[in-house]
Amino acid sequence: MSYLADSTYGKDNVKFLKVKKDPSNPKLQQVMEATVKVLLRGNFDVSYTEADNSPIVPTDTVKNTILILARQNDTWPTEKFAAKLALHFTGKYSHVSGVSIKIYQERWVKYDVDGRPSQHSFVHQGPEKKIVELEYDKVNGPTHYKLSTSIKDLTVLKSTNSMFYDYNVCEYTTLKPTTDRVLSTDIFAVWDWSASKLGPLTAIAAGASDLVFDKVFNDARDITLDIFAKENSVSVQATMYNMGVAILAKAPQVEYVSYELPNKHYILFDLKWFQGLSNDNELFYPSPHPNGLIRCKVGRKTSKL
Ligand SMILES: O=c1[nH]c(=O)c2[nH]c(=O)[nH]c2[nH]1
Repeated sequence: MSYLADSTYGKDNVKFLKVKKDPSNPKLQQVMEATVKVLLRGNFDVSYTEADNSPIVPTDTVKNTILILARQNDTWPTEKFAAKLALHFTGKYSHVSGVSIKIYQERWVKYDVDGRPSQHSFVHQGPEKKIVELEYDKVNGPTHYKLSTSIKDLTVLKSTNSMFYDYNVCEYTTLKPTTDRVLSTDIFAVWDWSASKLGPLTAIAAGASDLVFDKVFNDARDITLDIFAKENSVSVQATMYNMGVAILAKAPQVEYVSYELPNKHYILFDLKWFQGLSNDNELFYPSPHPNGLIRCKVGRKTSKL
């Protein structure tokens, strides 16, 4: 005998470009290019086990709803838009018990024209994305949800001020210690919001935390880039931990900060075979694989009084 152990369904890769016009100057605009995934949970078992389609809200309807809500509502910041979507799907359909939402936002940045930021022209910043993820089950009420925001694929490199030495050495070790190396990674930083500090999803959907979401995003991005540049890094591990600590210190609404960083190795060419030519950290081979992969999650110590 078999049974349905778990299920979820919905629409993925729903894409839109939203243009926001300044009411006092319609040519002064902002753009948001987003890719949305909405998956539904709930009383859908018979659609799998009895071939009964009656409870299925078609994935096409899910797609239509995402686009209509994007047209009717302010989609900035994406955390608020995710909350609106979650409350809509769980409110509209009594048999939808929960949703998983993921929104990717492209990074379009205005550029300067004649020394001033253009009103409506943007440069795409490459693969870097802002990602928002929301898990909500309505049985627990709008004060219980899991919301996280991330920066993904922000590629950085420093050509000095990075070291790696005093590591464990055994018969398998060939790596040479260094006090000066190239360090490069694709930053993936995630911050998990504290639901108790932010308040209910209904307040988020109404815009109560808009400024917090934008400020923490900018702070987390700045802190990550700042520490990457300024620290004489002892290791990826120590540097990423310092980034997490700094973000937690600046953002009381955040409960955890996680990083996942590939160590994208650049290996110094040995050119001594050519007339004893030296290579003082000037010519490297970008070695795409294998790469190191280092992850950590930084939380707050709670004092047990
Ligand atoms: O910062 C680093 N952490 C490591 O764990 C590691 N391992 C390695 O070979 N190089 C590095 N660099």
